Amino acid sequence: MTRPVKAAVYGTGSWGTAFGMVLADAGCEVTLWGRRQELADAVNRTRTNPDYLPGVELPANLRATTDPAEAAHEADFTVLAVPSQTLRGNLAAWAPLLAPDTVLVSLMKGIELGTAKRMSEVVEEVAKVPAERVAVVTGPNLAREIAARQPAASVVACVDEAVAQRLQAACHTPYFRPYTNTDVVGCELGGAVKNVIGLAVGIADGMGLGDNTKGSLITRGLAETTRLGLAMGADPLTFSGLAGLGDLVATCSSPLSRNHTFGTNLGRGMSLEETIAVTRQTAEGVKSCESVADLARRHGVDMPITDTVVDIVHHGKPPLVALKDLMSRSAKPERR
Ligand SMILES: NC(=O)C1=CN([C@@H]2O[C@H](COP(=O)(O)OP(=O)(O)OC[C@H]3O[C@@H](n4cnc5c(N)ncnc54)[C@H](O)[C@@H]3O)[C@@H](O)[C@H]2O)C=CC1
Ligand SMILES: O=C(CO)COP(=O)(O)O
Repeated sequence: MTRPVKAAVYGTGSWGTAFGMVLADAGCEVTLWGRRQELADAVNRTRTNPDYLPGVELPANLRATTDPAEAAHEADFTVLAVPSQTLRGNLAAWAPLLAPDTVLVSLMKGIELGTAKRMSEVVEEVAKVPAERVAVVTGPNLAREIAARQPAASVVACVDEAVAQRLQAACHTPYFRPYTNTDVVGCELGGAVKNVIGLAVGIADGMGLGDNTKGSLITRGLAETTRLGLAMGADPLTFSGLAGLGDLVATCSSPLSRNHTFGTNLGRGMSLEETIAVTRQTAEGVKSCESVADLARRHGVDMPITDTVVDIVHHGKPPLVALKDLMSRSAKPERR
């Protein structure tokens, strides 16, 4: 008799817990790793995650631990759901514990500050595994909606299509429909840059601007994401799919998005410090706007919306001035 597929999920935040629930609903035996004993105990005792997904009933084949070795034991998939900027340090501690042939799965949508590396590159480097054993899950997957088991499509990307298919089978449920993609670079860029564009749209919303502005930012945001992707060898079609347009639309439309909400608060006139103080969860774009701008510079790509977000978030440029500067750049053809 074959044993059920086992998955370890590192990170008991909103997406780690919700994706753990998806895997468990798809029949996997799931162990969540978290830092805090009270939270692990609460998950095991109440079958809920009261801190990150209150009111959501978690399946019986999902449990939590604070012991990283216990989570790693015989895991077919090792899912990583911590903030992008702490991944390198976290994974260095977990790497010696990982099951020998485990597939590492990144749920993270960020670019590392300083190195400008994508999360799968950090995983390969720190865990010393080949690209064929690293996968990425991305797409329009707001954790709260997935946790409510509302229908959504997603992308599982790996350079090895067979590995992507194994992960696809492990997380396919009646409400969660994953598609495979071998364009890992494009999928990761789509996820990381949409957070930056989500900040820009949030800022515009907070300033009281309307849907023409939103439509323009989404479309030109996708154009600059695609330019960067092309320079980095991604397939441009990825950006019109779930990892690109799909995620951008979800993030830029939803009050559930932390990046969108963060931007809205800035656009309403809150300072960066005040906005950080009221933000309880990871808003990746706040740090990744700088690493995306860095990546763009390294590849000689122009990303004016990303640069504008960096100016507003990190250099204190007033949104009104930033918007005026963005609009008055030299005129260009739409496709170039
Ligand atoms: N929440 C969502 O709707 C989605 C989130 N994502 C991505 O998933 C990743 C994780 O996001 P969420 O789970 O939403 O964030 P979250 O803020 O809800 O949870 C983050 C988790 O990481 C832990 N953590 C924080 N600092 C840590 C450290 N130094 N060492 C170890 N653990 C630490 C926290 O305790 C928490 O369990 C992000 O990259 C995000 O962009 C992707 C798709 C959907
Ligand atoms: O990535 C997400 C949805 O796909 C979640 O977006 P936020 O991180 O902005 O909440």
